[in-house]
Amino acid sequence: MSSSHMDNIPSTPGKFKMEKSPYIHRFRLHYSSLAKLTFWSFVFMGLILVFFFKSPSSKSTSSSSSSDLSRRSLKTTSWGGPVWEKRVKSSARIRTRNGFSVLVTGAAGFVGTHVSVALKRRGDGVLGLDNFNDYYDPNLKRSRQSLLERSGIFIVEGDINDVALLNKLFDLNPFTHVVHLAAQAGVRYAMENPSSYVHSNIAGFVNLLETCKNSNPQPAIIWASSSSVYGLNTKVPFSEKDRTDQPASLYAATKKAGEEIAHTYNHIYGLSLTGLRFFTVYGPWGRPDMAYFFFTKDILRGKSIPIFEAANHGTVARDFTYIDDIVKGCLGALDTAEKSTGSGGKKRGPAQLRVFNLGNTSPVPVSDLVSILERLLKVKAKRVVMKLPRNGDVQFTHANISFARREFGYKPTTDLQTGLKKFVRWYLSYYGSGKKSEQ
Ligand SMILES: O=C(O)[C@H]1O[C@H](OP(=O)(O)OP(=O)(O)OC[C@H]2O[C@@H](n3ccc(=O)[nH]c3=O)[C@H](O)[C@@H]2O)[C@H](O)[C@@H](O)[C@@H]1O
Repeated sequence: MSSSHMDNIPSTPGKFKMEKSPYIHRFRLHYSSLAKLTFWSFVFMGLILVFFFKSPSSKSTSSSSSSDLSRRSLKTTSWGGPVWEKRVKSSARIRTRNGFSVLVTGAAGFVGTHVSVALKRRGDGVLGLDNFNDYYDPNLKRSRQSLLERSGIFIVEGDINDVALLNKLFDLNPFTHVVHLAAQAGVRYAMENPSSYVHSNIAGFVNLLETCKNSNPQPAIIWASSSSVYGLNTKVPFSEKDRTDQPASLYAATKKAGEEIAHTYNHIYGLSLTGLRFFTVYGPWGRPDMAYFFFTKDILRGKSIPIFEAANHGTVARDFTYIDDIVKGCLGALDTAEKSTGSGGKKRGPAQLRVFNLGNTSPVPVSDLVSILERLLKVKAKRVVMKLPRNGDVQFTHANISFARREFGYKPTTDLQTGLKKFVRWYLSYYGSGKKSEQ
């Protein structure tokens, strides 16, 4: 195994950091007999390892390099077999007349869980797909999985880069829609593990689109873009017509790339594609890497919390959007999505291509978010005001939602105070008041 081969692997999902083979350096040791003995021992061990990974009993994912990566990084469990296939089909089966059969990627994620439950509740068939990576506490993802299982939703464990797995899922079930929410999220983490963003948000998205364009029928795809594509724009509120060519983070750049990639697949293959620019989504079962979530945890533990402010004491604000409003937006987008026009890789006519803002239309300063949390938790926060770091954050976001309102009646109804109250209630029931540890 050469180092260039390792370098060729596209990316690293989650917190996984690819380690260079320990053998590489040892090859360069002096040619003493001891070194030669060591060399041949490693060759032998290497052969055993190769045999192990190629053997059918260790089959978990496809043989592509990116899925090898997933196997190493995520210990993906095996898929396939009659029982597994039965679960896949049963979960995806439509239960009402005119219902949909929907593949939800990132189903164990925050938005994915809520959207999956909502679809299932109204009678759509829902199959989840998630790689359960450890970007944040996988136990929380497992709890969400249990929640979905109780609603009769099966989550296939696997990565969107696993071509064989995706093909298998589409062979087993003719999905009418894909809600694609699997992604490497978080704006600041992109500086720590940039390749995970390329792996999930670009390579993974392309893989998914390849499978969708080849399938017959082609599904309509609704997928998560981000408010971060507006980057350093200063004109507010942000409209879909505004420029999106000055991203402030690699995360934003990969989401913007996704929008361009969507254009290409729509243009060449007739895939119906709808991108949703989510604005700082929060609520019960949320993501522990987000500020409102870890602020809550740290306030309860008496730890200080860093509150960012812009130059000259400028306010940093977000158009925080409650999860139930986002779910309504996702379903509205799904219900108004037109069918893809191609089949089996061939375009038959022009197809729908859309991008919508899904925000709350009322930005709140981060310091006000903290005041609301203090009142709800009845604990005073230890605030440490810090300069907005230059690691991907933008100063403010503010959505113009008139396009989504016009197209499918999107109308957010939950203000930050009300939404955080529901979050805090969930947080306390899930974690207790700070004693039960969470990662
Ligand atoms: O709208 C979006 O598209 C994005 O929303 C969030 O990104 P962000 O708005 O940065 O959310 P948080 O990381 O929770 O930060 C919220 C606010 O708190 C501030 N903050 C964050 C962290 C911190 O230690 N202190 C602090 O004041 C940030 O500057 C920001 O204004 C999500 O994390 C992204 O995945 C998502 O794509």
